[in-house]
Amino acid sequence: MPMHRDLLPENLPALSKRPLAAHKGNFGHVYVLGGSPEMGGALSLAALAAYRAGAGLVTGIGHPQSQIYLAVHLPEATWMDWPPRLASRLPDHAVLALGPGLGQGLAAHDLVREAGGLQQRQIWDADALNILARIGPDILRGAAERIFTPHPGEAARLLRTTTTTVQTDREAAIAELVQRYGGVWVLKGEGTLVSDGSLLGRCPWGNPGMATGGSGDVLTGLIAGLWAQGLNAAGAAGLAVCIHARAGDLAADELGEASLLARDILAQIPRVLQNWSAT
Ligand SMILES: NC(=O)C1=CN([C@@H]2O[C@H](COP(=O)(O)OP(=O)(O)OC[C@H]3O[C@@H](n4cnc5c(N)ncnc54)[C@H](OP(=O)(O)O)[C@@H]3O)[C@@H](O)[C@H]2O)[C@@H](O)CC1
Ligand SMILES: Nc1ncnc2c1ncn2[C@@H]1O[C@H](COP(=O)(O)OP(=O)(O)O)[C@@H](O)[C@H]1O
Repeated sequence: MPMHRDLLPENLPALSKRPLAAHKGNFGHVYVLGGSPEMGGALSLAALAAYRAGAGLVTGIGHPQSQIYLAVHLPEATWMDWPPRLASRLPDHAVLALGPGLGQGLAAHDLVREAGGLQQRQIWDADALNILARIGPDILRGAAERIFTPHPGEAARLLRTTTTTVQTDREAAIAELVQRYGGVWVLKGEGTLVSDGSLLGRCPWGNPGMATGGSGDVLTGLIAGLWAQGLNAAGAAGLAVCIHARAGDLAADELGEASLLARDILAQIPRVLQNWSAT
Protein backbone atom coordinates (compact mmCIF):
# COMPACT_ATOMS: atom_id res chain seq x y z
CA MET A 1 0.00 0.00 0.00
CA PRO A 2 1.46 3.40 -0.95
CA MET A 3 1.74 6.07 1.71
CA HIS A 4 -0.80 8.89 1.19
CA ARG A 5 0.60 12.41 1.02
CA ASP A 6 -1.40 15.56 0.19
CA LEU A 7 -0.14 17.41 -2.86
CA LEU A 8 0.45 20.69 -1.04
CA PRO A 9 3.37 23.14 -1.47
CA GLU A 10 5.07 21.92 1.73
CA ASN A 11 5.20 18.36 0.36
CA LEU A 12 6.36 19.31 -3.13
CA PRO A 13 9.74 20.41 -4.50
CA ALA A 14 10.28 24.00 -5.59
CA LEU A 15 12.27 25.48 -8.43
CA SER A 16 15.52 27.07 -7.26
CA LYS A 17 16.18 30.75 -7.77
CA ARG A 18 18.03 31.27 -11.05
CA PRO A 19 21.73 32.11 -10.66
CA LEU A 20 22.57 35.58 -12.00
CA ALA A 21 24.91 34.12 -14.61
CA ALA A 22 22.40 31.50 -15.79
CA HIS A 23 22.03 30.69 -19.48
CA LYS A 24 19.35 28.70 -21.30
CA GLY A 25 21.45 25.53 -21.22
CA ASN A 26 20.96 25.42 -17.44
CA PHE A 27 17.21 24.86 -17.69
CA GLY A 28 16.88 21.80 -19.84
CA HIS A 29 15.70 20.95 -23.33
CA VAL A 30 12.18 19.63 -23.86
CA TYR A 31 11.17 17.82 -27.05
CA VAL A 32 7.44 17.44 -27.70
CA LEU A 33 6.71 14.61 -30.12
CA GLY A 34 3.16 14.88 -31.50
CA GLY A 35 1.44 17.06 -34.07
CA SER A 36 -0.19 14.87 -36.70
CA PRO A 37 -1.57 16.92 -39.62
CA GLU A 38 -4.95 17.33 -37.85
CA MET A 39 -3.65 18.07 -34.33
CA GLY A 40 -0.82 20.57 -34.42
CA GLY A 41 -2.62 22.55 -31.71
CA ALA A 42 -1.98 19.89 -29.08
CA LEU A 43 1.77 19.93 -29.75
CA SER A 44 1.80 23.71 -29.69
CA LEU A 45 -0.05 23.91 -26.33
CA ALA A 46 2.36 21.42 -24.73
CA ALA A 47 5.40 23.24 -26.10
CA LEU A 48 4.10 26.58 -24.83
CA ALA A 49 3.51 25.13 -21.37
CA ALA A 50 7.03 23.69 -21.26
CA TYR A 51 8.46 27.14 -21.94
CA ARG A 52 6.13 28.75 -19.39
CA ALA A 53 7.34 26.21 -16.81
CA GLY A 54 10.84 27.54 -17.38
CA ALA A 55 12.51 25.10 -19.78
CA GLY A 56 15.54 26.67 -21.48
CA LEU A 57 14.77 25.31 -24.93
CA VAL A 58 11.74 23.59 -26.46
CA THR A 59 11.63 21.73 -29.76
CA GLY A 60 8.49 20.46 -31.47
CA ILE A 61 8.74 17.21 -33.42
CA GLY A 62 5.72 16.91 -35.68
CA HIS A 63 4.31 16.26 -39.11
CA PRO A 64 5.39 19.08 -41.46
CA GLN A 65 1.74 20.08 -42.00
CA SER A 66 1.37 20.90 -38.31
CA GLN A 67 4.42 23.15 -38.04
CA ILE A 68 2.26 26.18 -38.80
CA TYR A 69 0.71 26.01 -35.29
CA LEU A 70 4.09 26.33 -33.60
CA ALA A 71 5.34 28.89 -36.10
CA VAL A 72 2.35 31.12 -35.40
CA HIS A 73 1.96 30.60 -31.66
CA LEU A 74 5.49 29.95 -30.45
CA PRO A 75 8.33 31.42 -32.50
CA GLU A 76 10.58 30.74 -29.48
CA ALA A 77 10.44 26.99 -30.22
CA THR A 78 12.62 25.12 -32.68
CA TRP A 79 11.18 22.50 -34.99
CA MET A 80 11.96 19.04 -36.39
CA ASP A 81 9.85 17.04 -38.85
CA TRP A 82 9.03 13.49 -37.67
CA PRO A 83 12.39 11.81 -38.30
CA PRO A 84 12.80 8.21 -39.51
CA ARG A 85 14.70 7.63 -36.25
CA LEU A 86 14.67 9.68 -33.04
CA ALA A 87 17.77 8.26 -31.37
CA SER A 88 20.42 10.31 -33.13
CA ARG A 89 18.38 13.52 -32.78
CA LEU A 90 17.95 13.70 -29.00
CA PRO A 91 20.71 14.71 -26.57
CA ASP A 92 21.12 12.56 -23.44
CA HIS A 93 19.71 15.27 -21.16
CA ALA A 94 16.52 15.74 -23.23
CA VAL A 95 13.06 15.33 -21.75
CA LEU A 96 10.81 13.78 -24.39
CA ALA A 97 7.06 14.36 -24.08
CA LEU A 98 5.34 12.04 -26.51
CA GLY A 99 1.73 11.88 -27.57
CA PRO A 100 0.01 15.29 -27.79
CA GLY A 101 -1.86 15.19 -31.08
CA LEU A 102 0.42 12.43 -32.37
CA GLY A 103 -2.38 10.37 -33.91
CA GLN A 104 -2.18 6.61 -34.27
CA GLY A 105 -0.95 6.13 -37.82
CA LEU A 106 2.00 4.02 -38.96
CA ALA A 107 4.61 6.74 -38.43
CA ALA A 108 3.28 7.37 -34.92
CA HIS A 109 3.52 3.66 -34.10
CA ASP A 110 7.14 3.52 -35.32
CA LEU A 111 8.15 6.60 -33.35
CA VAL A 112 6.47 5.40 -30.14
CA ARG A 113 8.03 1.94 -30.46
CA GLU A 114 11.44 3.51 -30.80
CA ALA A 115 10.83 5.97 -27.93
CA GLY A 116 10.09 3.02 -25.64
CA GLY A 117 13.72 1.93 -26.00
CA LEU A 118 15.37 5.33 -25.57
CA GLN A 119 17.29 6.13 -22.40
CA GLN A 120 16.17 9.79 -22.16
CA ARG A 121 13.50 10.84 -19.63
CA GLN A 122 10.01 10.41 -21.12
CA ILE A 123 6.45 11.59 -20.52
CA TRP A 124 3.84 9.36 -22.15
CA ASP A 125 0.52 11.04 -22.93
CA ALA A 126 -2.50 10.86 -25.24
CA ASP A 127 -1.85 8.81 -28.39
CA ALA A 128 1.46 7.46 -27.05
CA LEU A 129 -0.66 5.87 -24.30
CA ASN A 130 -3.17 4.57 -26.84
CA ILE A 131 -0.35 2.93 -28.78
CA LEU A 132 1.14 1.56 -25.54
CA ALA A 133 -2.27 0.09 -24.70
CA ARG A 134 -2.46 -1.57 -28.12
CA ILE A 135 1.07 -3.02 -28.15
CA GLY A 136 1.53 -3.72 -24.42
CA PRO A 137 4.18 -3.08 -21.74
CA ASP A 138 6.96 -4.91 -23.65
CA ILE A 139 7.38 -1.73 -25.67
CA LEU A 140 8.92 -0.11 -22.55
CA ARG A 141 12.50 -1.34 -22.79
CA GLY A 142 15.56 -0.28 -20.81
CA ALA A 143 15.73 1.71 -17.62
CA ALA A 144 14.58 5.17 -18.74
CA GLU A 145 12.64 7.24 -16.20
CA ARG A 146 9.04 7.61 -17.32
CA ILE A 147 5.95 9.58 -16.32
CA PHE A 148 2.55 8.54 -17.70
CA THR A 149 -0.44 10.91 -17.79
CA PRO A 150 -3.69 9.13 -18.74
CA HIS A 151 -7.19 10.53 -18.44
CA PRO A 152 -9.66 7.90 -17.20
CA GLY A 153 -10.51 6.81 -20.76
CA GLU A 154 -6.85 6.15 -21.56
CA ALA A 155 -6.34 4.46 -18.19
CA ALA A 156 -9.22 2.12 -19.02
CA ARG A 157 -7.61 1.20 -22.36
CA LEU A 158 -4.30 0.50 -20.62
CA LEU A 159 -6.00 -1.69 -18.02
CA ARG A 160 -8.35 -3.32 -20.53
CA THR A 161 -11.36 -2.24 -18.53
CA THR A 162 -14.05 0.46 -18.65
CA THR A 163 -13.87 4.14 -17.77
CA THR A 164 -16.57 3.53 -15.13
CA THR A 165 -14.46 0.87 -13.44
CA VAL A 166 -11.45 3.22 -13.35
CA GLN A 167 -13.56 6.03 -11.91
CA THR A 168 -15.22 3.79 -9.32
CA ASP A 169 -11.88 3.06 -7.61
CA ARG A 170 -9.27 5.50 -8.88
CA GLU A 171 -6.70 4.51 -6.25
CA ALA A 172 -6.92 0.85 -7.27
CA ALA A 173 -6.60 1.85 -10.94
CA ILE A 174 -3.44 3.90 -10.44
CA ALA A 175 -1.90 1.18 -8.26
CA GLU A 176 -2.53 -1.35 -11.02
CA LEU A 177 -1.04 0.96 -13.67
CA VAL A 178 2.15 1.43 -11.62
CA GLN A 179 2.40 -2.29 -11.08
CA ARG A 180 1.89 -3.23 -14.75
CA TYR A 181 3.95 -0.51 -16.40
CA GLY A 182 6.35 0.92 -13.75
CA GLY A 183 7.28 4.61 -13.51
CA VAL A 184 5.33 7.56 -12.13
CA TRP A 185 1.62 7.83 -12.96
CA VAL A 186 -0.77 10.77 -13.09
CA LEU A 187 -4.43 9.74 -13.23
CA LYS A 188 -6.20 12.89 -14.41
CA GLY A 189 -9.73 14.13 -13.71
CA GLU A 190 -11.33 15.54 -10.57
CA GLY A 191 -8.86 15.00 -7.70
CA THR A 192 -5.95 14.05 -9.96
CA LEU A 193 -3.82 11.29 -8.40
CA VAL A 194 -0.04 11.00 -8.65
CA SER A 195 1.80 7.85 -7.62
CA ASP A 196 5.13 6.11 -8.02
CA GLY A 197 3.96 3.06 -6.10
CA SER A 198 5.43 4.11 -2.76
CA LEU A 199 3.68 7.48 -2.41
CA LEU A 200 0.17 8.44 -3.51
CA GLY A 201 -0.87 12.10 -3.68
CA ARG A 202 -4.21 13.73 -4.54
CA CYS A 203 -4.50 17.22 -5.96
CA PRO A 204 -7.04 19.31 -4.02
CA TRP A 205 -7.51 21.90 -6.80
CA GLY A 206 -9.03 22.01 -10.27
CA ASN A 207 -12.56 22.43 -11.61
CA PRO A 208 -14.86 21.10 -14.35
CA GLY A 209 -14.10 24.14 -16.51
CA MET A 210 -10.83 22.33 -17.24
CA ALA A 211 -12.76 19.62 -19.07
CA THR A 212 -11.99 21.25 -22.41
CA GLY A 213 -9.87 20.20 -25.39
CA GLY A 214 -6.16 20.77 -24.91
CA SER A 215 -6.00 21.19 -21.14
CA GLY A 216 -4.24 17.83 -20.76
CA ASP A 217 -1.70 18.86 -23.40
CA VAL A 218 -0.88 21.89 -21.25
CA LEU A 219 -0.29 19.61 -18.26
CA THR A 220 2.09 17.41 -20.25
CA GLY A 221 4.19 20.40 -21.28
CA LEU A 222 4.22 21.72 -17.74
CA ILE A 223 5.51 18.43 -16.35
CA ALA A 224 8.18 18.30 -19.06
CA GLY A 225 9.32 21.86 -18.40
CA LEU A 226 9.65 21.32 -14.65
CA TRP A 227 11.32 17.93 -15.03
CA ALA A 228 13.85 19.37 -17.48
CA GLN A 229 14.96 21.81 -14.78
CA GLY A 230 16.20 19.07 -12.49
CA LEU A 231 13.27 18.09 -10.26
CA ASN A 232 12.82 14.36 -9.76
CA ALA A 233 10.08 12.59 -11.70
CA ALA A 234 7.49 12.30 -8.92
CA GLY A 235 8.22 15.85 -7.74
CA ALA A 236 7.89 17.33 -11.22
CA ALA A 237 4.63 15.44 -11.82
CA GLY A 238 3.10 16.44 -8.46
CA LEU A 239 4.15 20.07 -8.75
CA ALA A 240 2.95 20.37 -12.35
CA VAL A 241 -0.43 18.82 -11.54
CA CYS A 242 -0.99 21.34 -8.73
CA ILE A 243 0.23 24.38 -10.67
CA HIS A 244 -1.99 23.35 -13.60
CA ALA A 245 -5.04 22.93 -11.35
CA ARG A 246 -4.42 26.23 -9.53
CA ALA A 247 -4.05 27.97 -12.89
CA GLY A 248 -7.34 26.35 -13.98
CA ASP A 249 -9.04 27.68 -10.84
CA LEU A 250 -7.76 31.23 -11.41
CA ALA A 251 -8.90 31.07 -15.03
CA ALA A 252 -12.37 29.83 -13.96
CA ASP A 253 -12.65 32.64 -11.38
CA GLU A 254 -11.92 35.16 -14.08
CA LEU A 255 -13.82 33.71 -17.05
CA GLY A 256 -16.31 31.20 -15.68
CA GLU A 257 -16.11 27.45 -16.18
CA ALA A 258 -18.09 27.30 -19.43
CA SER A 259 -15.86 29.72 -21.34
CA LEU A 260 -12.55 28.41 -20.05
CA LEU A 261 -10.08 27.37 -22.77
CA ALA A 262 -6.80 25.49 -22.42
CA ARG A 263 -4.97 28.67 -23.40
CA ASP A 264 -6.53 30.40 -20.37
CA ILE A 265 -4.88 27.84 -18.10
CA LEU A 266 -1.61 28.58 -19.86
CA ALA A 267 -2.06 32.30 -19.32
CA GLN A 268 -2.35 31.83 -15.54
CA ILE A 269 0.75 29.65 -15.15
CA PRO A 270 3.20 32.55 -14.64
CA ARG A 271 1.03 34.00 -11.86
CA VAL A 272 0.73 30.65 -10.09
CA LEU A 273 4.46 29.95 -10.39
CA GLN A 274 5.32 33.38 -8.99
CA ASN A 275 3.04 32.99 -5.96
CA TRP A 276 3.43 29.24 -5.46
CA SER A 277 5.26 29.30 -2.13
CA ALA A 278 2.49 31.51 -0.66
CA THR A 279 -0.33 29.21 -1.85
N1 LIG B 1 -6.29 20.99 -30.44
C1 LIG B 1 -5.82 19.74 -30.56
O1 LIG B 1 -5.01 19.45 -31.43
C2 LIG B 1 -6.28 18.71 -29.59
C3 LIG B 1 -5.87 17.41 -29.77
N2 LIG B 1 -6.15 16.42 -28.89
C4 LIG B 1 -5.58 15.11 -29.18
O2 LIG B 1 -6.64 14.26 -29.57
C5 LIG B 1 -6.17 12.92 -29.47
C6 LIG B 1 -7.24 12.08 -28.84
O3 LIG B 1 -7.38 12.42 -27.46
P1 LIG B 1 -8.79 12.59 -26.72
O4 LIG B 1 -8.49 12.64 -25.27
O5 LIG B 1 -9.54 13.76 -27.27
O6 LIG B 1 -9.61 11.32 -27.13
P2 LIG B 1 -9.78 9.95 -26.39
O7 LIG B 1 -8.48 9.43 -25.87
O8 LIG B 1 -10.56 9.06 -27.24
O9 LIG B 1 -10.60 10.36 -25.08
C7 LIG B 1 -11.97 10.63 -25.09
C8 LIG B 1 -12.69 9.62 -24.22
O10 LIG B 1 -11.94 9.32 -23.03
C9 LIG B 1 -12.79 9.33 -21.89
N3 LIG B 1 -12.44 10.42 -20.97
C10 LIG B 1 -11.62 11.44 -21.23
N4 LIG B 1 -11.46 12.21 -20.16
C11 LIG B 1 -12.21 11.68 -19.22
C12 LIG B 1 -12.47 12.04 -17.86
N5 LIG B 1 -11.89 13.11 -17.28
N6 LIG B 1 -13.29 11.28 -17.16
C13 LIG B 1 -13.85 10.21 -17.73
N7 LIG B 1 -13.64 9.82 -19.00
C14 LIG B 1 -12.83 10.55 -19.73
C15 LIG B 1 -14.18 9.45 -22.42
O11 LIG B 1 -14.62 8.13 -22.58
P3 LIG B 1 -16.12 7.62 -22.18
O12 LIG B 1 -16.48 8.33 -20.89
O13 LIG B 1 -16.94 8.04 -23.32
O14 LIG B 1 -15.94 6.14 -22.01
C16 LIG B 1 -13.99 10.16 -23.74
O15 LIG B 1 -14.99 9.89 -24.68
C17 LIG B 1 -4.87 12.99 -28.66
O16 LIG B 1 -3.74 12.92 -29.50
C18 LIG B 1 -4.89 14.36 -28.06
O17 LIG B 1 -3.61 14.87 -27.77
C19 LIG B 1 -6.90 16.68 -27.68
O18 LIG B 1 -5.92 16.89 -26.66
C20 LIG B 1 -7.81 17.88 -27.82
C21 LIG B 1 -7.16 19.09 -28.44
N1 LIG C 1 -13.89 17.92 -13.53
C1 LIG C 1 -12.58 18.20 -13.46
N2 LIG C 1 -12.03 18.60 -12.28
C2 LIG C 1 -10.72 18.88 -12.22
N3 LIG C 1 -9.86 18.77 -13.27
C3 LIG C 1 -10.35 18.37 -14.44
C4 LIG C 1 -11.72 18.07 -14.61
N4 LIG C 1 -11.91 17.69 -15.89
C5 LIG C 1 -10.72 17.75 -16.51
N5 LIG C 1 -9.78 18.16 -15.64
C6 LIG C 1 -8.35 18.29 -15.92
O1 LIG C 1 -8.17 18.79 -17.25
C7 LIG C 1 -7.19 18.01 -17.95
C8 LIG C 1 -7.88 17.25 -19.09
O2 LIG C 1 -6.95 16.44 -19.75
P1 LIG C 1 -7.33 15.54 -21.00
O3 LIG C 1 -8.60 14.81 -20.73
O4 LIG C 1 -6.12 14.77 -21.36
O5 LIG C 1 -7.65 16.66 -22.10
P2 LIG C 1 -7.11 16.88 -23.59
O6 LIG C 1 -6.83 15.51 -24.18
O7 LIG C 1 -8.21 17.56 -24.31
O8 LIG C 1 -5.89 17.71 -23.52
C9 LIG C 1 -6.56 17.10 -16.91
O9 LIG C 1 -5.45 17.71 -16.30
C10 LIG C 1 -7.70 16.93 -15.89
O10 LIG C 1 -7.25 16.59 -14.60
